[in-house]
Amino acid sequence: MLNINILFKFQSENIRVYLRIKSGYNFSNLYVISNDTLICNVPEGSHCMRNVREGDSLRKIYTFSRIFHPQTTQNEIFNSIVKQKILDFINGENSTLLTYGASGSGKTFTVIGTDEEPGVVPRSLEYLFRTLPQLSKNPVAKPLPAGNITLLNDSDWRKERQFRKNLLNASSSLMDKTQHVKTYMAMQQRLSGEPVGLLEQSSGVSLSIWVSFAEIYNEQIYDLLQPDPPRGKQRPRLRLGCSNGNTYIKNLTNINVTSGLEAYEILQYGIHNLNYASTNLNSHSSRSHSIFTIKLVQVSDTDGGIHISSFNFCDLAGSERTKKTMNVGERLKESNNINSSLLVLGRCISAIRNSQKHNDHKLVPFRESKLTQLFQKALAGQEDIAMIVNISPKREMFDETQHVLNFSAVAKDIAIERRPVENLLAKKPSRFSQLVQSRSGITENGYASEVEDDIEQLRNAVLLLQNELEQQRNEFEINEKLSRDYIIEGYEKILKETEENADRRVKDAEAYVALKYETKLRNMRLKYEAMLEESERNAIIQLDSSDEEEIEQLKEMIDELKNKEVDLQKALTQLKIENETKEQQVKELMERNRKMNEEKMELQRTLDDAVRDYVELQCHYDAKENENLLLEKRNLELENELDSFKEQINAVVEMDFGSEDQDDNVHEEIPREDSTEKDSSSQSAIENVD
Ligand SMILES: Nc1ncnc2c1ncn2[C@@H]1O[C@H](COP(=O)(O)OP(=O)(O)OP(=O)(O)O)[C@@H](O)[C@H]1O
Repeated sequence: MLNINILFKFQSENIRVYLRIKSGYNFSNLYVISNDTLICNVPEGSHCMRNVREGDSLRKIYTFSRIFHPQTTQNEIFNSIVKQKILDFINGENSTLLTYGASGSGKTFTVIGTDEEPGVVPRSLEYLFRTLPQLSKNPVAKPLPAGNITLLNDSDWRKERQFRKNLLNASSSLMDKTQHVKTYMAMQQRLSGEPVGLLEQSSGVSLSIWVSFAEIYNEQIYDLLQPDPPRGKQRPRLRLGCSNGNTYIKNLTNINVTSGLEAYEILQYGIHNLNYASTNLNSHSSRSHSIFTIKLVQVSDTDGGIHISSFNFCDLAGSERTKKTMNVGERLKESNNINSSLLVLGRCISAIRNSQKHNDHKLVPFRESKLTQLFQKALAGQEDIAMIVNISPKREMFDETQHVLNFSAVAKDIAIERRPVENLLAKKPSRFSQLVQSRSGITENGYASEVEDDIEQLRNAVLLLQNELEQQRNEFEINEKLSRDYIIEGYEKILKETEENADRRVKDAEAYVALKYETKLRNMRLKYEAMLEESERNAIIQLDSSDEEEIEQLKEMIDELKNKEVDLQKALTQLKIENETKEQQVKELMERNRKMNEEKMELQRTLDDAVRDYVELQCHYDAKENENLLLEKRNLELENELDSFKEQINAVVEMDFGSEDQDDNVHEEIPREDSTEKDSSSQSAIENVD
């Protein structure tokens, strides 16, 4: 019976979610760790306290697969979380390890580590190469991103080797390689004393290890193992492909590695590329997701059977909410992209959890972000997946940390189905496969009564409801804030543009009219001056000649000039009319501007209404939370009842069977009864003793 339980546990279990608390802070007044439970004493002024009555206190409780306190070493993390997964990986299983948390909480420290304290990836590489038997010098097959392979002939693997050599040479010229070599060797030295699951040489199977390193930034995918493009050129973007239900990154570089050190140098080359891009593009390393993948290809020499297993280490972007990181323009877009990809991750996890809980098949929005598309299979529970949640226990990070903890609480509920894998190495009964199998069966709980189970289930239900509520509230808040900001930003932009346009057009019209009048007036002045000169000259001639005919001509000329003056006056009036029209246009523009301002105010009022609705919704949530509190209270009462019931039973048992052998009593099962029966039976037992 016990064996069946263990088997069930092995085949269907929940996502393992681990909590790692960053070192260097005294946090005892905020957080209390009790085994796998984290109790958060919500401080005054925290976001979570906004609906709590003044004077009341609030505690939040989260359970994890395991909690790692701040003093936990990198080695302990590797041994507790990753070591067994590497053995499963060799045994043919696919695995994904995600790190989730706010910026600076220790995600990269956990995954990559530092020179002095290497993280899980370097440790996994070393452990993997120390466990595997001799690898093929010339790999016979290369894994393709789509999940299939291509067979390599002599010239192909020479090319592969040359590519690796070029990359390692490039890495030496770019960074301090000696430091990395020293770091790795020091780690090797430290690990040399530790036992490893050395696999026996398995004749007839060729093994090869391949690594790839990708980055998802702003919903674009980049290859970190490709050399940097020349200055001024953009990094090439990769696309996603889909084959047999597997989503993969098209054209992602896979490099064959023959030792842990080689793989580590390639990892550092990728990190260098990541940091290089970061300094050139406004430091985005903490705002991008990076995925380092190790692939093991096994090819049977006898029947040509092939098996590929892969292990993804994914260092997710910092989980800050838009409120804190929000900026304008490109930064807002970037921040929204990151938030939306983590938001989609949260929504997928939530949808999968609900779908598993209610056994329906609701659509999970995997396709809404690249990250969730890539890890669709693992998130849907078809492959092994685990998550390390990193938190910094600083007081000022408390609200951010609650957000992270709520996310992890939902993730922990997802069940994963581990299907048996076909593995060429495991086909041969080796000492190793026995070792792997024996390690996989490690568990388990002792005996628990049905009443205790019920209470535990109720307690879990309350916790789940609380987490769900918090998650929904956070999502609602983020969405509301995003859409509100988006609309306001859009309207402000339109208004600003309209104002600028109106200003520009008024200035243009003024300049145009001024120029036109000036030119006309100057021309008129010049004409009159010329005419005056002409008439003066003619008058002199008239005096000289006293010719009547000429006097007549002069008179005609003067009349003509007078007519011209009348024409010019008319042109001037026309210009004034034109000017008035322009002024009218300017007035209309101003009027439109005023109306748009009114519209903006109207929109503001609508938004305020929406906020009011939101507050009402909030009250509704509060009511739900009160219900939860009542449930909790009821739990407590139940627990108290149970305790007193147990005490009574114990008293009766002690009195009744005190003289009998103790071991027999331990195994005796207590039948489940309703509380009134319990009371009366215990009462009658007491009476009997009396
Ligand atoms: N457990 C720890 N012990 C010692 N130092 C730590 C620990 N966790 C993190 N640090 C240090 O804190 C700093 C920030 O950590 P890290 O870069 O890993 O954060 P992060 O979560 O990856 O941030 P980002 O999302 O911005 O990349 C680093 O200098 C790291 O060495």
